Amino acid sequence: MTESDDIFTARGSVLIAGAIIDGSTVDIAIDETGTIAGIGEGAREAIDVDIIIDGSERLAVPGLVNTHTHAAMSLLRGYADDMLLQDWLSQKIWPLEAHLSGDDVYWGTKLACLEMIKSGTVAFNDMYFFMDRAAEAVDEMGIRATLAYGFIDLSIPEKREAEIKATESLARHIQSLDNPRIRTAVGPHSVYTVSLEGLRWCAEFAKEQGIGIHVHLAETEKEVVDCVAQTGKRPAALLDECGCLTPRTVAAHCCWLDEAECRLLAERGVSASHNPASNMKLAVNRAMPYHWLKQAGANVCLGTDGCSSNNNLDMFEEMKFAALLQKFAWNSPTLLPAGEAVTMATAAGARALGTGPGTLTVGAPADIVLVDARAVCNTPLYHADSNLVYACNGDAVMTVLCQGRVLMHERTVPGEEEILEGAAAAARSLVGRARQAS
Ligand SMILES: O=c1[nH]cnc2c1ncn2[C@@H]1O[C@H](CO)[C@@H](O)[C@H]1O
Ligand SMILES: [Zn+2]
Repeated sequence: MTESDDIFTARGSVLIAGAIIDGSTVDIAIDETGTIAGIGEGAREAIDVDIIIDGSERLAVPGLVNTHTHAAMSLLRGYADDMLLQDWLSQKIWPLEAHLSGDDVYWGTKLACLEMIKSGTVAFNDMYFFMDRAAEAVDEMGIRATLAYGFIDLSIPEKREAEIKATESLARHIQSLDNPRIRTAVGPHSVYTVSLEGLRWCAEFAKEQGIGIHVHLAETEKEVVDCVAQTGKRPAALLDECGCLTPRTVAAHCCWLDEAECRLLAERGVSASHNPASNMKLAVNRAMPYHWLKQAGANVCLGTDGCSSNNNLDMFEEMKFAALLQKFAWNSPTLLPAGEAVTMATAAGARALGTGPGTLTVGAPADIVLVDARAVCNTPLYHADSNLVYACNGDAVMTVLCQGRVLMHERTVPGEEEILEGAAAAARSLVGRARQAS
């Protein structure tokens, strides 16, 4: 057994020796339950050390939280680019997704988890199909996820019944797994794909089950204009009327919110997930009004969206896109400084998903990322937040722990080769099946 195998399979308490936090070199102690038991002075004494990880020349940061993904769309990376959102979905993505299988979702989610771990993400909020197979992948990979079945009824009653059954069955399945890292949420896709009855059912079910809601909101101007024309209400007001805006709701995009909607989201305790790369790529033509959301006191977190509108799951890049897009779009170089971008990707994301404080503090789950302080992107290192947001990408991540378990060490993730092969084969087979059918 090599040393790295030891680290991946060993169970027990962990000491990260001599990592850098806020410019100081400290030890981090993690107990057998995967909780941070001590940081700095006296940390070593807080546990009987089973496993030691050398943290020297490593910046310790909280694990990143990706609050809006369609993980298995990793199989569609580069399949259709440079298109208008509506055309992209209706002409390319949905026709291909019609041929998706559970195996595709399993391999696509494995690939996505691999990519997330390699770029320092420990938890994600996913909306897609065949989510029991996504859960299998997440379970094997050791990270956290909130999994929602993408509820799309297109106002067809029979379809609604099928979506209700799928949502209920996923909730039962996730419960039966009894894995504290994996949770479920209800996933009404958007106001333009789900009927009012569907939205109301989603809200009721979420309330009854005590689970979250994951929805796309105000992504395009067309969504807002159509919604007002059809219902007399803007999308956020419509979701609110149906009961979908709750403290456990994550609303993705939020580009075309007006000021009153920003206040509404804040009042309801909704988390707004900023997805800057996807928004720029699909040219939705307006950046999330971060300043209004912030002023209103809303929880603003960060997400990559799916791999075919990004085209990766690197939350370091996403932090930079967020900080740059906000400055550019709202003509303010002081908007969304580096420290806030890091908070969006960590504490705000953890709050959105309820996975802990998202900080490196005693009592928090040991979701810890060690970044190479000697990498080119960290030289020189005046302010860690600045380097992390503006200079680094996920390649600088060396070691990742989730709930105290080592998922990557010195850039090795167990099983990487098999995942790459399995995912590539699944992508080939999916596209092949779609071609044959057309
Ligand atoms: O940016 C987006 N806007 C709207 N829908 C999207 C976006 N990205 C992916 N999907 C679609 O949402 C469904 C997941 O349940 C999938 O059909 C996926 O292709
Ligand atoms: Zn999306």
